[in-house]
Amino acid sequence: MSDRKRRAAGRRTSPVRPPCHFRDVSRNVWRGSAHPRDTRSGSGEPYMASTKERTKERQYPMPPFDLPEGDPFGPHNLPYGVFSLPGSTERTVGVRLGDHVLDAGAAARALGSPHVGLLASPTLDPLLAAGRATWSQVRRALTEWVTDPVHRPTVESLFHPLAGVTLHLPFQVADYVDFYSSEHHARNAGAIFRPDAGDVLLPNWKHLPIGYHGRAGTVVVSGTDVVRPSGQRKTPDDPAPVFGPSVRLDIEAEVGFVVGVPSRQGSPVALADFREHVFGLCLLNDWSARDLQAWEYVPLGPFLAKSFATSVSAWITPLEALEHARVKPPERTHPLLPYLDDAAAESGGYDLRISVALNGHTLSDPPFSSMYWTAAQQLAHLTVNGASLRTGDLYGSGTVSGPEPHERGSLLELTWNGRDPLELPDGKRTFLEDGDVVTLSAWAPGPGGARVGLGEVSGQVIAG
Ligand SMILES: O=C(O)/C=C/C(=O)CC(=O)CC(=O)O
Ligand SMILES: [Ca+2]
Ligand SMILES: [Mg+2]
Repeated sequence: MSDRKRRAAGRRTSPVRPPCHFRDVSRNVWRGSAHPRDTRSGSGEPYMASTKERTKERQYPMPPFDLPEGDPFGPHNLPYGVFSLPGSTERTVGVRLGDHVLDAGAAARALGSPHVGLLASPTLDPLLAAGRATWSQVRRALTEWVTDPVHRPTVESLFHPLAGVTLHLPFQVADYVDFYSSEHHARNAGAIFRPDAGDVLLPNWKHLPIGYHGRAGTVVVSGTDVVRPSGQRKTPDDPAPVFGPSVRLDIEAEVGFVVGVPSRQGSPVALADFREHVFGLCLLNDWSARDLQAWEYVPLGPFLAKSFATSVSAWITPLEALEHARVKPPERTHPLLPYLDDAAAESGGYDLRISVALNGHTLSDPPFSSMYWTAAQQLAHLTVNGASLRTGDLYGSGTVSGPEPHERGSLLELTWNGRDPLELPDGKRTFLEDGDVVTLSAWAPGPGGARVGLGEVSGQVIAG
């Protein structure tokens, strides 16, 4: 039944919900076995469920509608991904609710939604390109589909347990850029790589968000194995470079921002337009071979040390789900040029709490709120020369490290370049070993004290 017909039918039957069927917002569960506006008889007469349907209804409460209180993937979140079912190669857009995924395209079709073209798609690309107003409409529609009991009989069978589906890279990555925007990380990296320099922070650092262009084609979805890269390395004491597998393979805990709406070449994107272009964010692990990096990256920056794999989470959280997580960035210690000056403009700071785990042991909890340069400033800088944006552009925040030792987002910092090994239950550890599994996870403050789960990005290192 279409939205229009359903509304008309709903009006014919009962415009007022009797109190026995209500949404208990505090517990985020539906009460009552069927909604009064259930008009499946089509005649206006009371609807009589068949035995089969009654059996189905007796299964209430059942996931995913009846989520436990405070579920970080409740209807306040609704991140987007792309999934396929077992035995099928067909990919389609899904929306996460609890530990289930809603086939959003099938739901749109079943409910006669005008958004079916955006959601019945093998990638998020059409939705990303659709722009802010449509993003809001689709989110409002999805919220209604998963919270209004009148839709329950239609959409319930379109949920699949997450454990049974395959999650894919949800959008085609266009260009990929990585920044270097945590002051704590930059100071630590400076102290490690340039111990004899006067100021560990390079002179440009407080004036522009430093970045480098990465390799879009090697961005992989969470769960993809990461092959240990080989390359050249040379320590200052080595007489000549040697070639072989990296012996200092590392992680970088980051947040990735996903561009939806393109921009015209020659037209910079202002700070205030951040929200018009950026759809949402994901978690990102910028795998880094520190030994290859140290030898190759002067003076042009990282090249092969970071281009072999970049992992992203399967779920893209729309910025609209993160309204309660918006924060002001740290105090600016240097005057900023007008295009970066966020004193009065969009700041783009977010309070995201990240966790870094190695083989199940938590190593650190980097706080994203401590990032000096924000996503809005990064986008303004990325385009200030007139470089255009494309749908699917991805940019990494840079390694997230807080001021405390337990808030560092890389093994480089956590072990001080291998000098101070970590004591883990399975032994001492400096850099990554074959077989290691690294998992970044995160959450953000949401409405009414709820958390917004940002999912996880995980990858296992395998021998090259
Ligand atoms: O300061 C350096 O010499 C090196 C820094 C990094 O490797 C960090 C990097 O790639 C960018 C980031 O993720 O912050
Ligand atoms: Ca990085
Ligand atoms: Mg590229």
